[in-house]
Amino acid sequence: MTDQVSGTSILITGGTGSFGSAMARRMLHRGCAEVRVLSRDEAKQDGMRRRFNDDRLRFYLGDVRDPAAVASACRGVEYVFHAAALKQVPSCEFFPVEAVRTNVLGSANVVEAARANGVRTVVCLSTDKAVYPANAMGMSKALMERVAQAYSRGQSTGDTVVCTVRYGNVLCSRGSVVPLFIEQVRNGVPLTVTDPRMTRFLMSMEDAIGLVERAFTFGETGDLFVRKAPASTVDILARAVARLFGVVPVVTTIGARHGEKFHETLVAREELARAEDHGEMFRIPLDAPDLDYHLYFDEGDEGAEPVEPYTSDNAEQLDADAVVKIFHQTPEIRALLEMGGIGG
Ligand SMILES: O=c1ccn([C@@H]2O[C@H](COP(=O)(O)OP(=O)(O)O[C@H]3O[C@H](CO)[C@H](O)[C@H](O)[C@H]3O)[C@@H](O)[C@H]2O)c(=O)[nH]1
Repeated sequence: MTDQVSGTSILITGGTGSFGSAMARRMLHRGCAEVRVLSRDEAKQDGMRRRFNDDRLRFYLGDVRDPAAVASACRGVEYVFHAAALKQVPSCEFFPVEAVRTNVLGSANVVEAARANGVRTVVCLSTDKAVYPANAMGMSKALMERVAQAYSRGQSTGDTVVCTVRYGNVLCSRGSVVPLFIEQVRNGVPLTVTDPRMTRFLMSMEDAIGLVERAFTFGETGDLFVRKAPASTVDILARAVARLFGVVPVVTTIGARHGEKFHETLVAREELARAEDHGEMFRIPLDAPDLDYHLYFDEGDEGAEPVEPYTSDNAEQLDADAVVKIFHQTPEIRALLEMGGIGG
């Protein structure tokens, strides 16, 4: 059977990031004729160009906020993976309008350019922070999800399919806490834990990519795919890093950061009630009412049983041994260990 992406042209927005570059590698491996990267930072593009050394990889300098830049990158492309985003919780708290510009309006530009250029499928990347959002980053991602769904509601057969995937923290992604803890262990300074009881879902980059591949292979327009994942407390995460490097953990508690949630939610109660359980993931199909509001008053859904949301607090909890085991399967961490572990 021929691979669905073999010989096709794909675009990854935010393609120089942790997800983008891992996805680019995967798509090149699967035989794409061309992998385009749209991003803002020419230095990161240059670094990626050198690392990959593959002339099927093409770079488009530009911002998703700019419709012309997005349109030009989408021309002649079959699939789009929309990963470009402002995703740091604290910076979005201080600059919420910037989060709206990139995460909401930028996403609308991507969906619109994809439609105008006859792209087959767009997969937008969302986050658990979009569910019952407590911070500007999550709120803007929740609106991105709504942009994808609103587009899908107004769509006819044969139009661009727009799906969304949602997942929790990816272990060792750029700027995340595990590389920071590793750095702290290497420097022999205390591990700065915000609140030891805080929990996060944990996934590998491979799982994140698998979820996106699932969405563009099987997704119907408006679908939302959510990867199930185990979770752990931040304290366990810190202790697992110390154990990995064979040092006694020295932990200092620094307090939660601006806008942080104590526990994350991957699937809201309202979504879970209509989600399809696909084993490793949930599919939440498009809720597609029209604007005929009187139906909501005349025909309420009375039979629905209340369900608990799927949270990092009620998901499977990992202990430090289990986290260490996952670390050993994480390529970035294995590379570090092979380089001689700490002190380097
Ligand atoms: O010095 C620190 C920094 C963070 N944390 C805690 O570690 C957990 C994870 O923090 P990260 O900064 O790794 O991740 P966030 O949950 O804040 O999420 C951020 O990182 C994710 C990837 O891991 C996504 O990119 C997400 O969009 C982005 O906001 C949180 O409970 C946080 O409080 C600490 O204990 N100490």
